[in-house]
Amino acid sequence: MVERFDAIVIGMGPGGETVASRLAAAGRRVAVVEKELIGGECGYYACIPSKALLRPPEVRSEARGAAGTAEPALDWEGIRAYRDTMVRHRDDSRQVAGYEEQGVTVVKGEARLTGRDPWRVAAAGRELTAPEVVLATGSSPLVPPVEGLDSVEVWTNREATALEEVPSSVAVIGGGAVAVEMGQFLTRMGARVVLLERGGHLLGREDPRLGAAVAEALRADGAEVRTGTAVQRARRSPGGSAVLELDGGGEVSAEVVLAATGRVPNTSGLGLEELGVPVGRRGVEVDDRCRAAEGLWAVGDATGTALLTHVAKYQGRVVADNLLGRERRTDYTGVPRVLFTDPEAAAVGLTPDQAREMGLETSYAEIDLTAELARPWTYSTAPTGRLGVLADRRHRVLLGAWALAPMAGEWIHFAALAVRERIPIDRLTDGIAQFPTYSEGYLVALERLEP
Ligand SMILES: Cc1cc2nc3c(=O)[nH]c(=O)nc-3n(C[C@H](O)[C@H](O)[C@H](O)COP(=O)(O)OP(=O)(O)OC[C@H]3O[C@@H](n4cnc5c(N)ncnc54)[C@H](O)[C@@H]3O)c2cc1C
Ligand SMILES: NC(=O)c1ccc[n+]([C@@H]2O[C@H](COP(=O)([O-])OP(=O)(O)OC[C@H]3O[C@@H](n4cnc5c(N)ncnc54)[C@H](O)[C@@H]3O)[C@@H](O)[C@H]2O)c1
Repeated sequence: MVERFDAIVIGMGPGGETVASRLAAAGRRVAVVEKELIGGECGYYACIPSKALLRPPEVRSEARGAAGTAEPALDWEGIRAYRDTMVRHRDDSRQVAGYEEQGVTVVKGEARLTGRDPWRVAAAGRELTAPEVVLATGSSPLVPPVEGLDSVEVWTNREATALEEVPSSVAVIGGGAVAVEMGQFLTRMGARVVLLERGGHLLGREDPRLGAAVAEALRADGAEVRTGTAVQRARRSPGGSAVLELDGGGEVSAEVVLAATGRVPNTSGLGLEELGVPVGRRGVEVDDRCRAAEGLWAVGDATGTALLTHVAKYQGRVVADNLLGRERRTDYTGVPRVLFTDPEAAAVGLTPDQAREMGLETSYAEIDLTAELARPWTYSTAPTGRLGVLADRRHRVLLGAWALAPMAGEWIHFAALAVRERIPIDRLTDGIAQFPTYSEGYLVALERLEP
């Protein structure tokens, strides 16, 4: 029997959930198909557990800088138990029940497209059909093709965020978001950590100055950071630990290797190619309404746009609006990017190199927040913090900004709004920031820009 719906959502991470809940609230007949857990990678093996794990060591470090406070002790069992609570002990039965109460049909199984006009989906022995299908299948970790890596213990984000014990030593391959966040967590929990990034600096897509500042923060915690370092081969030592042979000589040995080298979109096995749906290297190819084909939509990591939960949710809102008759197009200007390290690393908009490639004439200013503001000193006895701003010199608008400072993930939103809305710099410098806050730094930095 073929079951008919208005829409079928495949994959129930943050992207799929956003679409499904909006369509259900608008009274559409919706079926969702999820092969693992409702909440997706983000809820169980990515954003949520990593942020829950990073917070206790951050509190300890903040207490060290707060005059007259005792240093809190870290209790691994307590931290691990809270992480498990935050990932709902990997039990999504309440989420399933919640959607069913809203009238959504929840199918647990791996979905495959079996026909089009209208779309047909097979999952868990059932056959579903709908005029609209939304692909929200996310991404999977990419383990680099290093010879011998299969002979040693390799973790991806899954094992790293679900860890039961902290290993004595970890060699992290990569120097991007996962490497930096999990590298800091593991270091602060007592592991000997080395980050091996093949590019010239950490956080390759960001301003190299932010990458350098993050490397300095990690080194201050005790991690070893090596850039321009590629792993050539891996082998298992007689004692069982992993030995990584590096390009240009040298070796690193560790109990565990963490592969933090990017992601691949979950598009294979969906039957897309067979049905003539274009899939690129980055993922499902979509237009500016997130449409991949007539009646077929895609959101989140599966599109390879920017692998961030807030982008998946934004695309989900765009698709839901289009499906509900409100035409809406995506605009990715000013998407904030935040690493929940201590201090937080936040960025938005263009880097100077990207602006130069676009032929823009720019002006850049950078300030040491501790030299300019009161807030870092009321916050900590040993404060740190930098803010960089990049402006379009001709149009006098902000193009980008980065910061490494406490709570930068919150106050980067000032710059995110300015970049997205092209607010003139003269309007921004006429603003009144609360004293004493980190946000005051924008006034100082923007006034330093060359006219
Ligand atoms: C360690 C780590 C930390 C991160 N931290 C952050 C953060 O702090 N902030 C942030 O913005 N981003 C963060 N990210 C990125 C974020 O996790 C992703 O961008 C986000 O999960 C993408 O959401 P999504 O809905 O596209 O896919 P996912 O969350 O990956 O969900 C996709 C779902 O589809 C299901 N699925 C796949 N194929 C099928 C199929 N054929 N049939 C049925 N179901 C299927 C999967 O089981 C999964 O549940 C982090 C990533 C990692 C690895
Ligand atoms: N706080 C957050 O928002 C957050 C946190 C974690 C992850 N994420 C998202 O998850 C995605 C995946 O994160 P990620 O860290 O796996 O990928 P990434 O793309 O951020 O970084 C991968 C890094 O690995 C390096 N690399 C690749 N192959 C290598 C090799 N063989 N040897 C050495 N270095 C190598 C790359 O140069 C790059 O710097 C990111 O794109 C990010 O958007 C977001």
